[in-house]
Amino acid sequence: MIGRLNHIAIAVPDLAAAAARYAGPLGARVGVPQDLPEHGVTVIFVDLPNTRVELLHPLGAGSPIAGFLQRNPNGGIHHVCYEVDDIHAARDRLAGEGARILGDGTPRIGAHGKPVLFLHPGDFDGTLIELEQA
Ligand SMILES: CC[C@@H](C(=O)O)C(=O)SCCNC(=O)CCNC(=O)[C@H](O)C(C)(C)COP(=O)(O)OP(=O)(O)OC[C@H]1O[C@@H](n2cnc3c(N)ncnc32)[C@H](O)[C@@H]1OP(=O)(O)O
Ligand SMILES: [Co+2]
Repeated sequence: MIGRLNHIAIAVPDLAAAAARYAGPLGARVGVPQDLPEHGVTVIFVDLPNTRVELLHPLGAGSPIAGFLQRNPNGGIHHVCYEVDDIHAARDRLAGEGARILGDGTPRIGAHGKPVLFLHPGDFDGTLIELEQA
C-alpha cells in the first residue's frame, strides 16, 4: 500500500542553524521557512535527488513537536512520510487492522497542499508515520 518515501522529518531546536548546516557543509538545496500554524510548526524543506528532508521547529503554543524537543533537546528524527494513492482507503484499512490514527482521523492539508494523516508511533516500531496522498 505505501509507496515512495516523501520525506524524513527532523525536529530541530534552531531552524536557521540547521538550514545553514544543510546548505553549507552538506551542500544541499535548501528552501525557505514556511509557517504552518494549523500544524503548529515552521518547516524548511531540503531537496535531495531521491527524497526530501523536512526540518521542523515548533510554532505557537501546543505544538505537537514540543514534547519531542523537550525529550530530545538537540533535535532528532521525528517522522517518516510515505505516499499512498488513496489516503481514505489507507486510513480505513489501517484502522481496521487496529492501528491508531492520530487526531480525529480526518486528513488535513499538509505542507505540499495534499491531505496527510499521522499514525501512532506505538503501533509502528516506535516510529511516527505520516501518510500523504500521492
Ligand atoms: C508540516 C505539515 C506536515 C507535513 O506536511 O509534513 C508535518 O509533518 S506536521 C509535523 C508535526 N505534526 C505532527 O507530528 C502531528 C502528529 N503528532 C502528534 O500528534 C504528536 O507528536 C504525538 C505523536 C501524539 C506525540 O506527541 P507527544 O506530546 O510527544 O505525546 P506523548 O508524550 O504522549 O508521547 C506518546 C508516546 O509516543 C512517543 N513519541 C512521541 N513522539 C514521537 C516521535 N516523533 N517518534 C517516536 N515516538 C514518539 C513518546 O515517547 C511516548 O512514548 P511512550 O512513553 O513509550 O508512551
Ligand atoms: Co511531515
